Amino acid sequence: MSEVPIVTGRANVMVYDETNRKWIPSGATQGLSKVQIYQHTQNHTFRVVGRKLQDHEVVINCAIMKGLKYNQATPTFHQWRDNRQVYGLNFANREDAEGFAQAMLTALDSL
Ligand SMILES: CCOC(=O)[C@@H]1C[C@@H](CC)[C@@H]2C=C[C@H]3CCN(C(=O)[C@@H]4CC[C@H]5C=C[C@]6(CCCN6C(=O)[C@H](Cc6ccccc6Cl)NC(C)=O)C(=O)N54)[C@@H]3C(=O)N12
Repeated sequence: MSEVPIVTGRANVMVYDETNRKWIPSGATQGLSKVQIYQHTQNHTFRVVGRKLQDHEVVINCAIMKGLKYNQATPTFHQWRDNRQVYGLNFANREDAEGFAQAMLTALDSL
């Protein structure tokens, strides 16, 4: 099994619309997604994958790059940027947010 999930949570996955300066849902519709961090066991890389609970649409699939700054803006809204866009996870609850952040920081520490 080359990729294993190291954390699972529930969040509204958002991306920041720089033009209109507002957060918009990533994917076709607003709604909760299952968000996971996958660890690739062979090449020791990590990525965030999110799938809508309702129709399994993939709404986020982004590599976790060394040096990524993971900003816990509020206890349930965390965000980070890559060279293309800014991602926001609006977690369903604090426990999911805390669990995800811990796994993210552990992954970042290991890169
Ligand atoms: C009715 C009110 O609606 C809300 O509550 C909306 C809808 C809520 C659900 C989706 C969501 C929830 C919570 C709050 C929390 C605050 N917040 C914002 O957006 C703040 C406010 C100002 C605004 C300005 C910029 C913006 C957007 C783009 C990125 N960024 C930065 O500051 C980045 C951050 C960063 C820091 C370090 C590392 C990485 C990164 Cl990414 N800095 C830089 C240096 O890159 C940002 O985060 N901003 C959210 C918000 O308003 N909302």
